[in-house]
Amino acid sequence: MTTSLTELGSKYAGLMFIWATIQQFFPYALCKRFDYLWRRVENYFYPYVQITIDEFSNGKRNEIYSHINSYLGTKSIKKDAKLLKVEKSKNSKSFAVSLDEGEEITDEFQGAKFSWRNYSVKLSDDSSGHRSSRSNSVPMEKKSYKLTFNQRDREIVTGKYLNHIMEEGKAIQFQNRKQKIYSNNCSEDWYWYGKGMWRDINFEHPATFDTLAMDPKKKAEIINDLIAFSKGKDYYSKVGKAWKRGYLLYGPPGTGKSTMIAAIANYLNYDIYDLELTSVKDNSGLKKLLMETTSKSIIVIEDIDCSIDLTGKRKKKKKKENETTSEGQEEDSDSSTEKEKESTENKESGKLTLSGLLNFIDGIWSACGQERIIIFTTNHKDKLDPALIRRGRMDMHIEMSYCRYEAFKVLVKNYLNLETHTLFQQIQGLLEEVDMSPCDVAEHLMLKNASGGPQICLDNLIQALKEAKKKANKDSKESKEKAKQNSMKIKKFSAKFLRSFGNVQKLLK
Ligand SMILES: Nc1ncnc2c1ncn2[C@@H]1O[C@H](COP(=O)(O)OP(=O)(O)OP(=O)(O)O)[C@@H](O)[C@H]1O
Ligand SMILES: [Mg+2]
Repeated sequence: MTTSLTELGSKYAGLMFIWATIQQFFPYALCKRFDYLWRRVENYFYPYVQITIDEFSNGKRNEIYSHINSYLGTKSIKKDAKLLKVEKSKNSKSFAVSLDEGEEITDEFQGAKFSWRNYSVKLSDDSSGHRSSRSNSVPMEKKSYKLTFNQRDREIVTGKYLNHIMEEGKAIQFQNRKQKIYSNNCSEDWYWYGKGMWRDINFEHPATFDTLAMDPKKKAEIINDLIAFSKGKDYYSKVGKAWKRGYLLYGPPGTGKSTMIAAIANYLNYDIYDLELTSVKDNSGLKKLLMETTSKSIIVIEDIDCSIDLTGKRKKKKKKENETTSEGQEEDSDSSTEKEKESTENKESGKLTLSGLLNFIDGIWSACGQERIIIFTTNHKDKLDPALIRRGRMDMHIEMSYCRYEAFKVLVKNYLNLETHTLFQQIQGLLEEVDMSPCDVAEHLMLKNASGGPQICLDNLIQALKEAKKKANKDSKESKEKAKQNSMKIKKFSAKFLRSFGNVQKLLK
């Protein structure tokens, strides 16, 4: 049915051309009448409509063409199309299959049937509206898709079907693309050469949730949260919230905060924007950076407590506010000068302020581009301004802690492919008593030379844990001793003070 449909269409176009030529020899009224009758006969015998989608439109690449290409490519594998093409571009991680020239496939959507055919017309150099980037020896061609469908399905096509193809095609292209990691920490010339504010390279970190060592319950909770977020488009629009989510990862060094970010990016297939706050000049620079990020991405600010002095400014401001209230109305007259001072202070001290960052996270502008995750990492959660990490900004606070037995089991499976061993019980006991980061545990589990086996690695780890335990005991003894000495000193000092106070009282009497 399908082949005949498109071929019939071409024959019909030829017939119409002949009719248009003949028409010139007949009176106008007669032609019009005949036209009307002809349309009715035509609709009865050939009720089909054809839409052509060219690869280029007005000299520009036609966005929908590439989406159709991806959509039909995946359809063609499942269906019985025989003439296929395979391409691989620099930015895609897998091969892209598409229909070869002249091949036709059918598709169904909401009960309507569609037929797609791929066309390609060779063009001479001068007849082409656009120049191909290929070499001169390769002839340029005009590629297009022809969609044929029954005219009763017109509304489905324009209302839903083409949108459906756009969405599906986009999703396929997104899955096939290579992940990127972007950095704003680039030289001035980079920006001036018109390359935007972000510089990117391919992101190829191997971390996954399977290789991440942490409490399995916590891990499952995070994965469920990510799934709910990535599927939450309708939910977010229903509750009137911008489609974004913030995670605060905190914990001592080497506990897997950066590894967790890589695992999240790999799990969701998102790009990463690694935002270096120290390279941002002011609040408007921050806004510009935000505007240049894409959807389905993670914006990361590592070591937020060290990036810039965001906490200090807020505290200063609070202090000033307190002073203002205590000193009463007198201060009102001075408040404008205080504000002026503050704004000049901000100007002088880098101009990136806490309120700028708060707006970046969930101001009105933060809703530009959808499906975005913001992650902060820190070693010192308590140093952060509460406003920065309140729920809604950082929705989930995830503690990355020292390595305990559950996390150890993941590491030992990754590094030594071991699930059980006689030494595990001893290690479990030590890990409950000693604080060692997963990074340090992993280092001991690495096979450093060919002759060393798992046994040696586990022995080394036990040795290291025992030493750490000894050191921790010694440290706690020392600190207890220090505390004892300090309290003795305080006691002595207060006794001395009381004695001299007593003497002064006696003298006064
Ligand atoms: N929870 C973990 N699971 C698996 N590997 C881990 C984990 N924690 C640390 N590692 C290993 O230790 C190395 C350092 O970890 P990572 O950089 O993620 O720590 P971090 O918490 O970001 O440290 P910092 O606070 O210093 O930035 C990683 O390369 C990884 O191999
Ligand atoms: Mg880190």
